[in-house]
Amino acid sequence: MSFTQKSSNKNFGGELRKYSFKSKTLGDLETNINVFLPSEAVSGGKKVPVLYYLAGLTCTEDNGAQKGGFQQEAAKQGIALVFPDTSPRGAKIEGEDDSYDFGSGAGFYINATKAPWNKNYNMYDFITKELPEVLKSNNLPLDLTKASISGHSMGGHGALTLYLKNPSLYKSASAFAPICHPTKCPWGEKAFSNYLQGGVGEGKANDATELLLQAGGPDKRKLNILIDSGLADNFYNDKQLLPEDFAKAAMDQGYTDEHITIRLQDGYDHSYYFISTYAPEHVTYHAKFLKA
Ligand SMILES: N[C@@H](CCC(=O)N[C@@H](CS)C(=O)NCC(=O)O)C(=O)O
Repeated sequence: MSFTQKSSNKNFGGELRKYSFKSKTLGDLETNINVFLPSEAVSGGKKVPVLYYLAGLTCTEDNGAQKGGFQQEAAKQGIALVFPDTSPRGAKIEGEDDSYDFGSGAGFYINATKAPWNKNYNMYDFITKELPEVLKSNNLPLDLTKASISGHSMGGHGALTLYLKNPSLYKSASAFAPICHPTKCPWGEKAFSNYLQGGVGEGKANDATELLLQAGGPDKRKLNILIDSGLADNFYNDKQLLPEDFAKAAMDQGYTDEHITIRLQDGYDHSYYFISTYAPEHVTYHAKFLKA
């Protein structure tokens, strides 16, 4: 599938480009992505490693690119950033635009198995399969064998689950205020019971805490995970995020700080002010594995 380039802005010596293309996985709907290329990829055509950033509820491909504060460090490290949208757009399914936490802007990075959602709401396959194929076939200067993944809130759930489910696709994962145990919180229960034929039970296959409990410990699988979550985050206080459940699963599996670092940050909320505070550190963290 070929891209249409919609815009390009010079950014920290590199370029932030917006592309659009028709996605097969999303039922032939048009989707947008932002791609940041550091200067060596723009002018020298050098193939650079890639960090995907998955945004949260109500977001598009623009939130992370405009407010996340990732580009300066990515330019310094020579890493590209890919910011996809958070759901299909315009599927014309009844109820699709009725709430902020389901349907448009809330694809949850899973493949829906329940009609009518299963025709378009296949964000898991979109991110893990179609998106890398499209980036490759359009000859972007990216080394797609060196990829890592990050995300915020619903996108943090996406980053952790995609990483845990695909050991060969990503070198490391990081998350800002991720939904860590979606089968046990209202956001996840709503999404899984409406997108999945088997409801919340089927959702366990897309739940970071449940997946971590099956990882088998550091002898079976080495993990590279960094999580930051704010203690003044209203969604943390409303028990939507449950990083404590993920931390307990990590401990039960024998993972230490060397493999999974979870930091609870005093005074920070759920916003992009929080994300942009720690975004450079997350890029530096991924660079260690992407450039190893
Ligand atoms: N609209 C929702 C909140 C949605 C929300 O906070 N979304 C987060 C991700 S979970 C976000 O990044 N929003 C967009 C932004 O801050 O730019 C509410 O009123 O409770």
